[in-house]
Amino acid sequence: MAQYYTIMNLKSRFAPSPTGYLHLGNARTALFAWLAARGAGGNFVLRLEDTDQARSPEIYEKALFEDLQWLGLDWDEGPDRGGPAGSYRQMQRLEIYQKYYGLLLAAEQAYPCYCSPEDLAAERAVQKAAGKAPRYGGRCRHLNDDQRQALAAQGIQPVLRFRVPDTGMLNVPDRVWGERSYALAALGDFVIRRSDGSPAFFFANAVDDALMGVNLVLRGEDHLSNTPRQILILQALQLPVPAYAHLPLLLGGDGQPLSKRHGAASLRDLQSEGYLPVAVRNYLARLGHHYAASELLDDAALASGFAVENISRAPGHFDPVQLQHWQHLALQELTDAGLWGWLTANPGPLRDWVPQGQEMAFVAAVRANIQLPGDALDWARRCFADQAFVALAKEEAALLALAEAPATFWPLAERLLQESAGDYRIWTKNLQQESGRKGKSLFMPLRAALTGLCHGPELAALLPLIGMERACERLRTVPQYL
Ligand SMILES: Nc1ncnc2c1ncn2[C@@H]1O[C@H](COP(=O)(O)OP(=O)(O)OP(=O)(O)O)[C@@H](O)[C@H]1O
Ligand SMILES: [Zn+2]
Repeated sequence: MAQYYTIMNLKSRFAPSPTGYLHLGNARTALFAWLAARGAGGNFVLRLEDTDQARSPEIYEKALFEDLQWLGLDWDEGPDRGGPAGSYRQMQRLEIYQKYYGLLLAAEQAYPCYCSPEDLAAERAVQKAAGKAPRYGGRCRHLNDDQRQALAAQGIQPVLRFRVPDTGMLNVPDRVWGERSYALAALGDFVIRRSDGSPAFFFANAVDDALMGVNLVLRGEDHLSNTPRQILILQALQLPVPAYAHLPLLLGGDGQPLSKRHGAASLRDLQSEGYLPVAVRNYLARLGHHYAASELLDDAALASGFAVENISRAPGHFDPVQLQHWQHLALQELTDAGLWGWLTANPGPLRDWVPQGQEMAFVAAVRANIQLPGDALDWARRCFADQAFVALAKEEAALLALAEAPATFWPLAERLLQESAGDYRIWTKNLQQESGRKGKSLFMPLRAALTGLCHGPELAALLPLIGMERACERLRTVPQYL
């Protein structure tokens, strides 16, 4: 661990497969790697692990750039902007992998294996029956050249296996989980090149990290078990071994890890619902990572407060309530004009509902009651739709509040509103005097009649938006409803 602190130019990376839209688990991993780099004044690399061609259509690559940019992450090297260790797309690095396979073959640290899937299944069945953990037994380890040629002559395309030492232990440090020891004998010789010539995930991934100068690998816990194999590969190739930090996976409501394959809620979904990137960043940064500060932090503060030591080992769950908390704080930081811009960023009917010239008054009145643009739409309808009380969407509690006022209250409220010329203070003061009601029993029925709800923005701010005509119409039509 101490060794890590001596790393001068920290370089971290995010290395997704472009096989679907980024979900929150991916996004948090990317964010942590980015924060680690930015907090240390280091560099951040984006690399596309696109060797699963069937599952990597171009739309996902484009979406990945867009989603990371929306979240506010930037990268110093990547597929779209190049860099000293390019290409940053694995499919364009196949020749590089061939070179390293050649080195391992020449050093006899790798060998071709001609076993068929049936052979391997039979081997596993025997091991299982004997109560042993399945691993490759090394059948093709000692084939000589003649034997290999004979097998190749049968048209068998071999995989390439890494020769794992038979004895000894491998210590694998991890900055979240601490050091773990692995008995090498238990690993078995593993596949580093598939029979179609494509690289196994952990081979290309480890080689690329080394060649790209990545010295902190921050990734999901799903890769924890790959680490010993990757260290063995790097040591055999005399390539530098990075520091590793494995993040607990984010789980969905079903308790299963979020995964692109299973169509987990995507970053895109949050974007289209109207969450602000700064809220998502603050939420994700605290999901499994402790910050001393409880307020909304800007990127500089998020980065400087980030420390791998503060990553928790407990699995995280996506909690919409927490996200809304950060959304609320993020919205508070926007000016009224900024808020209006956010509300109308996506096409929608809000512009049609809010009359020209009243936009800022509307935003100022309702801003504390808005989490998502859809909430604003609801308030716009309540304020500006030309509808009688009967047509308002009402909550149960509002109906109860209305029923508490006597029938005589409504014509009185309407008359006094007209006499006050729409001045909220004068209106409610006079109404209090003449009706004998005060406090909650005065204001609740009014709020319920004017908005259909028992909660919401200051009535004083809403009244000018609702306007005299609509307000009178609603007060007048309440008794029809009761
Ligand atoms: N549920 C999760 N929680 C946290 N990190 C995750 C989760 N799933 C994947 N990751 C991390 O996201 C990064 C990108 O991984 P990858 O692109 O393979 O995502 P994936 O969701 O596992 O996709 P797929 O379903 O196609 O395997 C990796 O570092 C991986 O460990
Ligand atoms: Zn074999």
